[in-house]
Amino acid sequence: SSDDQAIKNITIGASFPISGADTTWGDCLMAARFALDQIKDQNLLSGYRLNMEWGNTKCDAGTGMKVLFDLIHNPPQKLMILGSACSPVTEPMAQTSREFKLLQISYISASPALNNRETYPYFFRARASESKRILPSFEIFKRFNWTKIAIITETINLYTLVANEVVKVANETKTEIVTSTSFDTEEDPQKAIAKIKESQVRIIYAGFYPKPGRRVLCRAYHEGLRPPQYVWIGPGWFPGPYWWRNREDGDLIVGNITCNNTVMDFMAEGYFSTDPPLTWDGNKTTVSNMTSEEWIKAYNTYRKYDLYAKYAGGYNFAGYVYDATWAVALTLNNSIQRLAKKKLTLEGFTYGNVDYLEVFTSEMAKLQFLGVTGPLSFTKTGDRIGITVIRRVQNHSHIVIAKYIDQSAKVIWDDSINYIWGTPASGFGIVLAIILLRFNVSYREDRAIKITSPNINIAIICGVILCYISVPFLGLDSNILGISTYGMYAHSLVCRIRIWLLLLGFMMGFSALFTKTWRLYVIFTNKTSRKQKTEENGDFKIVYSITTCVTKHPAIWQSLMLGSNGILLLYGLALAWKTRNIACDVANDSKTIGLAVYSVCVFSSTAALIGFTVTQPAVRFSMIALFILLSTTGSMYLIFLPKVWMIKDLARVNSTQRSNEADSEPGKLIERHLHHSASRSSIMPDPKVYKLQDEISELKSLLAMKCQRIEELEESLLKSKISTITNNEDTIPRLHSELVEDASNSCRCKSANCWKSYFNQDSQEISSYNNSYLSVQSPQQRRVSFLPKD
Ligand SMILES: NCCCC(=O)O
Repeated sequence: SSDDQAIKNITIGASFPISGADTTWGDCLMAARFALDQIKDQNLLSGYRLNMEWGNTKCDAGTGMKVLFDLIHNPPQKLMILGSACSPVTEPMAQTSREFKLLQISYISASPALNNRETYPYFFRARASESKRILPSFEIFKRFNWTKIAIITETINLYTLVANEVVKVANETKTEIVTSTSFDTEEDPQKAIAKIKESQVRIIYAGFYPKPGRRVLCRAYHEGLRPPQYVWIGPGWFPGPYWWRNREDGDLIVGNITCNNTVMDFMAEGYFSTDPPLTWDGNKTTVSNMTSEEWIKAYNTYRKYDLYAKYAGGYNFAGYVYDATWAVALTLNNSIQRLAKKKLTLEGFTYGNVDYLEVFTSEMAKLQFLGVTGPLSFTKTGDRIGITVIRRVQNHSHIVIAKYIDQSAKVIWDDSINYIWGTPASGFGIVLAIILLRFNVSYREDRAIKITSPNINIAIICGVILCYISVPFLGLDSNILGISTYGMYAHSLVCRIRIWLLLLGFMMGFSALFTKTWRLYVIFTNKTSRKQKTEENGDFKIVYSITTCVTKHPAIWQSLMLGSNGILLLYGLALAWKTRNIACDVANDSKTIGLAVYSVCVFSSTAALIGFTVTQPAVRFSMIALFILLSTTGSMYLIFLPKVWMIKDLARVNSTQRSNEADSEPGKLIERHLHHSASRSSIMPDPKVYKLQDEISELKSLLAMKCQRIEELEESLLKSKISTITNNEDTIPRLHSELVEDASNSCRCKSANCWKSYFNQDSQEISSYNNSYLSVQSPQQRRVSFLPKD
């Protein structure tokens, strides 16, 4: 069409490594094609169609040079060169392209050599130089108080030049570089590793490509330079999630040693990397009218159907290639008018013309736009100004732990805010637990609390407090302690404390709760084995699970933890089920246990799931801490709030009782309560319901007291005070068994009629027993032995 004829084609040359064992980075090519499509859609270069011709460098310098010569030699003329990826390829290419007065922009080459404006005057890059890793790395050293460092690098400019700069920064920051060593790309790094081992330095600043890096880690494993004693800080740009794993079939072979992927996974654990981010995490619209998030979605769809989808790889470079391609288009677009003033056009471009080069170079140097990898602008040496992220390998995943902002030279640690909330939250829980503890101690002589075993309650609250204390320990970054001998000791101590606190707290709390239920179960169901009764005064037994903080066998250790806790909970549930029908509500925690175990099961299985699946430490900590706090607080309130209410209820009942001391005989008391309920019912909107509710609640209170009374009688029997009444040895077991029978029957009574008949039949016997008992009680004991308490 006439429109098509009006559009002029302009072409750039590009190079990508889209084949090779470690460098099948077809995403670089696909991201450039995606960018060109969108540049066309947005009519950026109005009147022009921007085309791209490209070649495969295979990340090899020789092949890269051939690609460049082919691009230059074959028509049409290429206005700029986009590429390459690997620094050893980009360096010679950029030295050559300058001879043709061609501007070259690399999307990811990071060699510091490329900052040399004398050698590379027309070179730019969309990804920052490897030197930008240095300051963030020193921030890591500072944070963990690491003062002695070893350096190991592959002998390519990309890393040896960085090593020199590291030495300079170390001098300025009083960090000691104890040893600096290097190895050739294809060489077994045995000697270099031996040198580091000899230096006894355990912090290693590394620079290598993925393949030589794997050899280094394998050799280090065999030489005993293993994490967590040895810490590696290296490049983070490696494509793919598991760069440390062997790419070929079988084990990795390095000289006379081999490493399987389990060893490589182990060696990579804790590896620190410093590198620019994959994409920018802001939500502003970028140069292509998409937010980074929208861009990722759009690109993910595009790469699935692109012509070169089979070369997919190097996904983490895509954003940089995309932004570099936009930088080319924007520069060409912004140059049109300036060229016009010189009577030049884009379509009229010729190699060797300095006018074009001057305009292009100055326009690119001026560029400032928001790319999908963040705000993009260049330094005077054509380097990218931007952000560096600090990542750490945890459970085989790369976790962002901090961001380093170039302009402000500041590090924002990811944990600085998220970990802090755990301490005040658990502090608040501890205060509430102490309030309940005080309540429990203050009312320990009150029947409603006494019957719930105050000493056991104290154990439950202590368990709760231990669980709360474990939360700040979970959030404590033990790496802060450093890796000195003391630091390592403290590290291992923190590891143990955080596990043991939670485990002991959990075991203590639930064992105590279940001990109470077990006691109730024995009292009410096992009449013949009364000798097994556990005394209330602190003599209960808690069976602790024997677990140790073993890191070598986490699966076994975790199974032990889950198994022992699970068995404890199941046992508690079984007890709760067996005691569910015991109508002694004050002492019977079966419903509470059911609810507490349910909430703990739900919360802890969610927390365990999070522990296994979420790898981001701050999110992981926040979620786990939240679930610990929720289940601890929930269980505490389920157990203790009813007791607080009970105290209030009893206070009400007692005040009614005080008004008629003479009516303290149980039978009359029931009648009076019924009468009281009936008289109240006349003013209630739903008399029957209120009457029944009142009756139930008051009878329950009475029953509770009755249970307590039985306990007191048992105590006195066991203390042999009964022997002062009678010296006849046969009487003791008989009385004991009668009382047990009596206790079981009375606490099974659920209705007023049952109570009435029970008291009518037995009141005489009880009161005669009371009378004999009173004869050996102290005044205070005598006071509490009446029903109800005055
Ligand atoms: N960002 C590193 C890419 C590889 C290289 O510079 O050679």
